[in-house]
Amino acid sequence: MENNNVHILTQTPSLANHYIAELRDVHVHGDSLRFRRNLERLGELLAYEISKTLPYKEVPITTPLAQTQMQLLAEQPVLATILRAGLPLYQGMLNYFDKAYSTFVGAYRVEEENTQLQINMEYLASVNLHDKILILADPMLATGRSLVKSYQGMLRHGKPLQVHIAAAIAAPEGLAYVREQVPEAQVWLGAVDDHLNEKSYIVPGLGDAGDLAFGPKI
Ligand SMILES: O=P(O)(O)OC[C@H]1O[C@H](OP(=O)(O)OP(=O)(O)O)[C@H](O)[C@@H]1O
Ligand SMILES: O=c1cc[nH]c(=O)[nH]1
Ligand SMILES: [Mg+2]
Repeated sequence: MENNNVHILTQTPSLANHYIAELRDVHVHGDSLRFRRNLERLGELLAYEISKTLPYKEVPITTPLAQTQMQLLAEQPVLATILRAGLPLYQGMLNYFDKAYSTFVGAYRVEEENTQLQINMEYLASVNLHDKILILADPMLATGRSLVKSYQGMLRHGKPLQVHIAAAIAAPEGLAYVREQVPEAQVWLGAVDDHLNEKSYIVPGLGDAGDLAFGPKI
């Protein structure tokens, strides 16, 4: 699952394949609860994989019978996500990193005829990111513009020590753009797909993650 700072869950078949298969499947798409829960489960799996690479320290623990030592996280990461499609993936990460602080960005793609895709970023609420371990989760890494713009906005709130970017599905074009713009990031993905279509949707992808999770945006 390792490749030059890019880690891909489906490179080794696992239960993650089942969650991603259901996320893609038009026959399951009517069930928005299941769609959100599958994104959440992927967030949990990605959080667990990331947790294996974080710094740990020895902490004394008292059981009813004795004292023992355990390796626990040296510090909590900060979890960040992009509204609105990012919420279920973020919730999965928060289920596992349950003491983490959070940063939220409101950003969305504006698709207009005959113009380049624009990203509107209208909201950013962040904790201090200086020297923190930042995990930025957004399910779809299509052109990568939303992630990069959001990350650049977050830098106003401090330069993190480590950056992890997590997505359910990426397009090769977006992955290349993120790696070029944020070379310091470790990238954690469910799957890498084939290409972007003329509307910058990931193919085969799953469609519009925000609409499938929360209803068609008007
Ligand atoms: O890599 P990009 O080309 O920037 O596309 C990815 C973005 O598209 C989706 O959000 P969208 O703009 O559809 O907003 P939504 O969450 O409100 O549906 C997704 O959650 C990403 O943030
Ligand atoms: O394929 C895509 C691309 C961007 N956003 C989505 O929800 N899906
Ligand atoms: Mg959307």
